[in-house]
Amino acid sequence: MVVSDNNKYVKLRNLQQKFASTLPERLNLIQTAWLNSQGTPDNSELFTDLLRQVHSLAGSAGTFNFFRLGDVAKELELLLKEYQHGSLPEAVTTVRRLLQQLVALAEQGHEQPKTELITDDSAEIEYLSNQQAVIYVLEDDEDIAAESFRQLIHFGYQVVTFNSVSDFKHAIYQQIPDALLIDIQLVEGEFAGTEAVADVCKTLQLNIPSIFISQHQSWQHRLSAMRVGGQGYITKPIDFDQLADQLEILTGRKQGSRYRILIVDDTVLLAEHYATILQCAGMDTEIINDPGHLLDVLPNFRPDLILMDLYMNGSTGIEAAQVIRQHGSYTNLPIVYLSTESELEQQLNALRAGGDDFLQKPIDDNHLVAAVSTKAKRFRELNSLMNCDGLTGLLNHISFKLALEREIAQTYRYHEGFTLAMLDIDHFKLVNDHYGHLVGDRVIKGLGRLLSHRLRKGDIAARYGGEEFALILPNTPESVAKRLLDELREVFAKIAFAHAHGTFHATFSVGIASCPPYKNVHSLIEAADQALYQAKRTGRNQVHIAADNR
Ligand SMILES: Nc1nc2c(ncn2[C@@H]2O[C@H](COP(=O)(O)OP(=O)(O)OP(=O)(O)O)[C@@H](O)[C@H]2O)c(=O)[nH]1
Repeated sequence: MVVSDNNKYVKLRNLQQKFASTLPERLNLIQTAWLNSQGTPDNSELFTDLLRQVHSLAGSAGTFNFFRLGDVAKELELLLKEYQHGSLPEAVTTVRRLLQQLVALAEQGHEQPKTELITDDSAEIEYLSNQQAVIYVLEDDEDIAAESFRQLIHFGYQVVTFNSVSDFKHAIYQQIPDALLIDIQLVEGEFAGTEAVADVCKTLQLNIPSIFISQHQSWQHRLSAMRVGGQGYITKPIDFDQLADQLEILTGRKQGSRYRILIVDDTVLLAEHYATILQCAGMDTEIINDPGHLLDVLPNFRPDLILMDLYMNGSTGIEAAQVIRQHGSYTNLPIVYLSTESELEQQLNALRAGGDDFLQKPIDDNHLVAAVSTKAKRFRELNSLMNCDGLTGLLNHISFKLALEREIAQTYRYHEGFTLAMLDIDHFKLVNDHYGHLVGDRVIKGLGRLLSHRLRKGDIAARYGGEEFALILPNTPESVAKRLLDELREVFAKIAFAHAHGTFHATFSVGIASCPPYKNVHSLIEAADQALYQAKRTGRNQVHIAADNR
């Protein structure tokens, strides 16, 4: 969930206080380094260390609202660099003056922030929650209300039904749901549903995403729904598949939609500050203070973007970017440098080495959020075009095979097993033959939606081929996987798919095999396929375990 405003300000204030409390010692170290290195600026390790400390101060002070202190540190850094390349007559006096200024500014404390961080809605960033979306249903027909409840919980929504306008209003003033499903005509009146929504939106001064249901096709009814901000209009009998599609758009739910940002910065407080800002805008973050850990973290965290400091202990951001780019799987991953480096030539060098953008420290929080989210969004979109199946949005065949290969390699490296499940819709040819290909496609899409909503965050789901799906379930023994798939199978069998003359239900069969003992993609898929064949042969709509074949 998005970090709440209160939480965010407490976190940012704590980081600012921590930074302020470290200032006296940092300035002390800088003073000492300056005194010790004076006289040997050209070859002294101490001088390099002094420069690094001043550079780090210049880069972090502004972020914690010590703007003037940051400017003076930057001035000092530039002067020291010039001094390093040739003694300047008044340099010593100027350095001394700047050091005194730094101490005085540190004592004065932080300044007022230049801009307020825009969070949540106003930032217009897609920050999507993995939590269950809450749907309020206002419907006085008991059967339709019960069926709506049953169908929507299959897709992982939390559903609350009301059969009277007064109960509905009472509840909405207690807790605002993520979306509404409202029958226009109720016992209270022909337009009681739209009037109820109009009332609550006026009182609460906000628009709640709404879909209206009606038995009327009339212009008047559609208009009444549109006028109270209804984004969907569905006529009875309800096509729940169509409804699920619309709710998905309205509640902005898609699997794993929060952007994942990896922050690489050896200044711990700064990294935490950026993480807090990005979390407030609805992104997930992971911090690495030592670039040496990059290759361990990348495969598990699978970031949508790396925010990389340029000058770090151990290796520079440029070197780290080059190492990342050596790996075929990360050639497109956006790398954005964040540094105090203001020289254009240095910035261009960093970009030539495989970076995608250069942001200068200290950076305005809103600017950071906008730069990071637009790049992460573009990466996701391109990735999805290349790696995902167009109908279901799940991984496509090729990407799944690559993911499976990676998973097997990890299993034998870290000794953590996983289970592979192959799913195939039963008698799918008959579905196409009886109801047509378009309805068949909706069944495929429905199963895809169920899988993406019901699986855990670390699970991987793919459309393996036509009506066949594949799942990778990490750290899941066969017996647990079987139980999970039996549950999914039962839920899927209850979903009502609409055709021209009514509704029908579909089922699927599953074959599962675990790694270990299988050692490669071919033998593992072969084992799961054989188990699937057994499940089909012995009656369909069931789960079969490969080990039982042996
Ligand atoms: N609508 C639709 N149909 C597809 C798609 N991909 C494959 N199919 C059809 O799915 C059907 C699969 O049929 P089979 O593999 O013979 O399965 P079945 O014999 O009906 O059922 P089982 O024996 O239970 O697996 C074929 O008729 C394919 O044309 C697709 O993307 N959309």
